[in-house]
Amino acid sequence: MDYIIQTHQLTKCFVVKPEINKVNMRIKQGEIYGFLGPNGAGKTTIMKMLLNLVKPTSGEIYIQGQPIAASSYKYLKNIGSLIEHPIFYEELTAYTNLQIHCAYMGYEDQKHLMKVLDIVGLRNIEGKKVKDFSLGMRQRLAIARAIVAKPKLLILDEPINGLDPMGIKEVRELLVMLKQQYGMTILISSHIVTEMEFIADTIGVLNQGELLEEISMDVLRGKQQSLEDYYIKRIYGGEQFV
Ligand SMILES: Nc1ncnc2c1ncn2[C@@H]1O[C@H](COP(=O)(O)OP(=O)(O)OP(=O)(O)O)[C@@H](O)[C@H]1O
Repeated sequence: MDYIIQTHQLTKCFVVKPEINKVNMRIKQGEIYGFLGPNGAGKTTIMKMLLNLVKPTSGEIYIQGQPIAASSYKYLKNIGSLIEHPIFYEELTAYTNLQIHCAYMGYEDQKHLMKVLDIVGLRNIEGKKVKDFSLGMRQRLAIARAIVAKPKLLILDEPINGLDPMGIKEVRELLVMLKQQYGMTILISSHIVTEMEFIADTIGVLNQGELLEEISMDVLRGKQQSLEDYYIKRIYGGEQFV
């Protein structure tokens, strides 16, 4: 089996207690892997470790079979990401922000920029300064930036936060298209369980820094169990309010 991301006993202690505890995670090439877990479960911390933004206390990370060291950075060229609140050049336009990102990534296809702005629904306002963007528009631009250099792997931390229902639908369709047409592997976290149910091939359930289970959506569908029911039972042990 080809895993694009694999972790072995991945652990992070910020103070004393491990916030991430011996996580063994396996993400298959070409799949959408949905990361679910309550607030503070550790999803962002794991994503940051995968991107070398946070140093693991112990354990290993393999991306495309290669071990990631503190000094590793070349592998990041193949990854598009959106983590927490995206930072932009506020006084510049969406288009210029993407141009700068492409130059930084060594990606030359400028024609592609307008197409990406079109895909995320920002084409008609590509000349507006980012400081005048709404939260949803910023989120769309962050997604545009993550995908513009056609990475093999996308790591998206709550990308549909702040989007209206139409925006959520468009991002959903976009992610499925990126998987199907470009063969991208996508790791995505979200608290919107129904969205994850729509798009994910595999679900990883994280609770208090521990990966409780990785389960295929086909298996859940075979059991005729909704992801919401499964998730609530796995985390809370019963049918409670989330
Ligand atoms: N820099 C830090 N210093 C100390 N503790 C931290 C730091 N970053 C994260 N933590 C702690 O690690 C735990 C996991 O946080 P993390 O943000 O990864 O969770 P999450 O699953 O992404 O949560 P949410 O769904 O609320 O975004 C939390 O208890 C958090 O307080």
